[in-house]
Amino acid sequence: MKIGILTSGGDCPGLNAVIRGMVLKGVISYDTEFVGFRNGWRGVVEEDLMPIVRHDVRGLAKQGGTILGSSRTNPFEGEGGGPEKIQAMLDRNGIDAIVAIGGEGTLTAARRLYDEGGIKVIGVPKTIDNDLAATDYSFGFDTAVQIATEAIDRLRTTADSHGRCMVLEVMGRHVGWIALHSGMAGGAHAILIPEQPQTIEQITEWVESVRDRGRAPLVVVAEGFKFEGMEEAHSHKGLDAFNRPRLGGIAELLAPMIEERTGIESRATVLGHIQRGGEPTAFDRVLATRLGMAAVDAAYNDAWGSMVTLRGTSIATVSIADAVGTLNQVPQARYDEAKILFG
Ligand SMILES: Nc1ncnc2c1ncn2[C@@H]1O[C@H](COP(=O)(O)OP(=O)(O)O)[C@@H](O)[C@H]1O
Ligand SMILES: O=P(O)(O)OC[C@H]1O[C@](O)(COP(=O)(O)O)[C@@H](O)[C@@H]1O
Ligand SMILES: [Mg+2]
Repeated sequence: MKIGILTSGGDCPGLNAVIRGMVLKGVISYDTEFVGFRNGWRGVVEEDLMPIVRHDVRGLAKQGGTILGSSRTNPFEGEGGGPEKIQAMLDRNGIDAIVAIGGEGTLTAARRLYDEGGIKVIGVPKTIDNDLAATDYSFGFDTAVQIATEAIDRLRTTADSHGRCMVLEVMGRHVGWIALHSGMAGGAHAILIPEQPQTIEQITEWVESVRDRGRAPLVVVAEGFKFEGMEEAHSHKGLDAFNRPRLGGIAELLAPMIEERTGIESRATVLGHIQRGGEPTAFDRVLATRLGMAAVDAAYNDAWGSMVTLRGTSIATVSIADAVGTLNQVPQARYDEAKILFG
């Protein structure tokens, strides 16, 4: 079998480890041939591909980014887009199947190509946000949490020196997983997430109670957080290729509001793409490698239209349709548990 691999959407630590896991498993167990599509679906619609052999994946488990590049190209658009043109391109190159490594958007596209054109696809879930349903964790999340936790640790020592309130903004789009986990790990005094709108009065109450105990308050805010009554998350950076607002900037709004109401000198830090860069943690390397190996098994089991997933500690296969369309939000019980630590 010849399998084409692509990485699409926002990049994420562990993508290269998936590619390595696939190639090693395929070469050792099945004598599979691999090609990589450059820059996500763009490589598919523009027939831009390269062979991948075992030698190409040496040392890749720890390497950040993706050797294949990524994009947010729509595979249904453009001259080479749509299931018929894509199937013809696959036939021309002797490619039997596509393994698409991506998030909700990429997997939705993969599933549509399977449903509408019978294209043989397998999905591998990727997101630092951990917002995909049907997998307990996705690789990249643990790395992002580790980086955000280190940022909190560093902010706390400088905050203590100056008696300041620090507001750290982390990613996550419309879910609060990175904020929740890094905030718990770093001992944040308030964690603000999209699933749990709060009033500024509640936030200042937490901040003042920390100050009154002689501590420097640390607030973690997810980029998608909304104050009570806000319809949409704060966004001032325009729209992305899919007309979705680029989130971010809420910390810059919040820090002056806290300072004005409490009199505590406050500073905002936006962590940004640092959360997506660099080496994956050991946990993410292992998860990504296992998912990559399982994706090759899924192809040999004819599990087309499905996605490999982490269920507890086991790797399983589910329909892509079950994984997309539902956001994996932070449950109430997880927030209530964290809230004990606020203030
Ligand atoms: N509903 C859809 N139908 C077809 N293609 C889609 C759809 N949603 C997203 N895509 C494609 O997948 C690409 C990656 O999606 P995006 O949401 O940006 O990243 P991720 O895969 O990380 O969620 C998009 O640029 C788009 O081309
Ligand atoms: O890199 P960009 O285009 O600025 O996108 C930023 C967004 O991508 C992410 O880092 C990851 O999101 P995806 O997994 O959907 O690609 C989000 O946390 C963030 O909102
Ligand atoms: Mg996405």
